[in-house]
Amino acid sequence: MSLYYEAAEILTAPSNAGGSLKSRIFSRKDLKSQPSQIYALAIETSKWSPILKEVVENADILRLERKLSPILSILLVHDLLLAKRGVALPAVHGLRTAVERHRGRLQAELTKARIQRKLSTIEALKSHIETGVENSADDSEAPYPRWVRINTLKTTLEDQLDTTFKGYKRAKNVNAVRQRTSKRVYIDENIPNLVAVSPSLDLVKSDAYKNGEIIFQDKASCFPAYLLDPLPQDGDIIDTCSAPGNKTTHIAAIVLSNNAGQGRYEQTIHAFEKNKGRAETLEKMVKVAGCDAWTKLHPGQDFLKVDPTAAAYEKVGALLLDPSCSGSGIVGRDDMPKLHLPAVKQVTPTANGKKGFSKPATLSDDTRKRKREDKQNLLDVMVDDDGVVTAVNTDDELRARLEALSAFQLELLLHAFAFPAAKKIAYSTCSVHAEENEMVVWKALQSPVARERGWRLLGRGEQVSGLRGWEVRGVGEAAGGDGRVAEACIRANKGDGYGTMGFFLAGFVRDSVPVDGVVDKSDAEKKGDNVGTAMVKEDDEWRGIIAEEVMAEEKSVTKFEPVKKQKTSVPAAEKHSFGKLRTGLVPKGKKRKKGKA
Ligand SMILES: C[S@@+](CC[C@H](N)C(=O)[O-])C[C@H]1O[C@@H](n2cnc3c(N)ncnc32)[C@H](O)[C@@H]1O
Repeated sequence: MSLYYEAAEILTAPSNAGGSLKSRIFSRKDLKSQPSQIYALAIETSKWSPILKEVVENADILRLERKLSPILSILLVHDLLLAKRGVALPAVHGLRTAVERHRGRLQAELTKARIQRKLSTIEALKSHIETGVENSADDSEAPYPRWVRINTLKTTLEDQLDTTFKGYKRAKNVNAVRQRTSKRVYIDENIPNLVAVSPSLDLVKSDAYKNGEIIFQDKASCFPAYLLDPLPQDGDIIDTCSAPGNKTTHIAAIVLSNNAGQGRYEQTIHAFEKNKGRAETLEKMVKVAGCDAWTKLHPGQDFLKVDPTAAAYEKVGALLLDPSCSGSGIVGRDDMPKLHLPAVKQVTPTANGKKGFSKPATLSDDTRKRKREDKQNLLDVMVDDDGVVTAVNTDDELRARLEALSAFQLELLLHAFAFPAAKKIAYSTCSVHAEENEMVVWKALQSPVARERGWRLLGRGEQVSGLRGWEVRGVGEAAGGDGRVAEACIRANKGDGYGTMGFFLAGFVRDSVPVDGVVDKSDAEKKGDNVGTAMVKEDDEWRGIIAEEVMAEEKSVTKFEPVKKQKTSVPAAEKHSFGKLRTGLVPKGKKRKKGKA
C-alpha cells in the first residue's frame, strides 16, 4: 500500500479508533511506509486542507479523475504543489499521473487562493498556514481542551507561564479554553503543574515541547502518579506497564519534588514494558523528560514474570499499575487534526436543458456523511489503549473481551500485592467499564493475598488533597454495593464538563510491612478503625479500607448505602457479570487484528 493510501486510511479512521494522530500512526506495526513520513504528510495536508479543498474543487479534478477520492486528492495535491520532492510515487503510477496531468490548473488555483487572501508570495501563504491564521475564523468550541503537564524535572510552572504561554490570558475555568481561537491558559485546581489550553494551538513546534519541558497528558491520566505520591521513605518504585511513559516521567517529577531539600535521593524507578516497540518510545520519552539516569528500564519484560522476592526489588515500596484495557475512555477524533475535504461538483441539467454544474456538496454534507459512517462503525471494533483492535459486534463479544481484560488486570494487581516491601499501589485504566474498574478492585480486595498481606483500599478522606476534592467517584453498584468502596474509587467521565477522558483509579495500601511481607492480622485490624473517616492528617494519607472488612461486610446483613451523589452512570455494557477468570487478552476463538488503530 502506498504512502498516500496509508495516510488516507489513518486520517479517515472512525472516531472510535481513539488516540491522537501520532499514536494512531506510531502504534501501528503493519505500515509499509515510514511512520514519520506518513505523519508529516498527514499533519501538513490537514493544516493546508482549507486551501487544498478550494484548489481541488475549483480545478474540478475529482469529477475528471475517478481514481481519486477526496482525501487522496488533497494528499497528492499537497505533495504536487507544496512538497520539495513532489509526489512520492513512480512517474507512471496511476495516482501520480491523475494529479500531474492537471498541474497547470491546480497551480493556477493555488495562486488564485493566495491572491484572494491578499498574500504576495507563496512564502507568505506558508506563514499564513503555519501561524494558524487560515483556521482562525473557526471559533467553535472543541469538545476537549489540550492538557499540558509542566515537567518539573526540567522547568517550572512560572517559567512556562512566562515563556511558552506568554501573552495567554488566564482562564477562570477549563471550558474557557475550549474555544478554538482562544489564547488562554487554565491552571488546574486538582493536579499541581497542569494547565489546559485550546486544542487548536500548535505547541508541537514549541521549544518547550521539543525539550521535554511540557508533556501532553490528559488531566485524568495525571491522577495515578499524583495519588501514588512516592515519598523518600517509600523506597523504590515500579511502573508495571510503562510505555509511552507519561506516568513514569510524572512519577519521576513527583519523586524529585518530594525529595526537595533533602540533597541526594536514592530511589530507583523500575519501568517495565512488555512490548519491545513501545519500549523504544518509552526510552525516548524518559530521556527527553530528563529522568533517564535514575529510571531503570526493563524493555520487553513482562511484569507478571518478575519474581517479587528477587533482591533487585526488595526495596520496592510503591507500584503504579496502568495495564492494557479496553481504552473505552479515550476521547476519539478530538486529538485528530481538523480536515477539510473537497466535494465533487454535481452535473445537473440547467434551465435550458444543457448540462451544467451545481454547487459542490457542502462541507457540512460531507461531515454529516462521515459522522454517519462513524456511527455505523461504532460497535465494530474495540481499540485497546495500546492499539490492539478487536472486532466487537455483539454484546457477547464485548462481554468476552472485558472478561479477558479484567482477568489480566486482576492477575497484575495480585502480582503487585506480592512484593514484600510494597506499601502503596495505584491501579488505573482508561476504561469506562466497571468490569475493568470497580469489579477488579472488589475482587482484588477479597483475594487471599490481599487478606494475608493486609492490603486495603485508600479511603477518599486519606487521598492527596487534589483527589480528595475531586467529586467524580466510583460506581457503587459495581463495588459490591459498598458506598465507601465506591467513594474511595476515583472516576473521570468523558463529556461531563470537566474536560477529561474517561478514566478510573483506585489506591491500595497496607500499613504494616513485616520481614516476610505477611501482615499481623491484629495490626491490620487496629488500623482499620479509621476506615471511612472524612479527613486525616496529611502524613496519614495512606490509610483506608481493609480487605478483611470488605469480607466481613459481604457477609453482614447491614450494608453501607451506595453513594447517592453519583455523577457516573453505569452504561448498559457495564452491567455484565462474569464468572471464571481466564488469563490472556483475547477472548477464546477471537482473532486479534494487530495494530489496526
Ligand atoms: C495503558 S498502556 C500504559 C500507558 C502508560 N502507563 C503511560 O501513562 O504512558 C499499557 C502498557 O502496558 C504494556 N503491558 C501490557 N501487559 C504488560 C505486562 N504484562 N508487563 C509489562 N507491560 C505490559 C502494554 O504494552 C502497554 O504499553
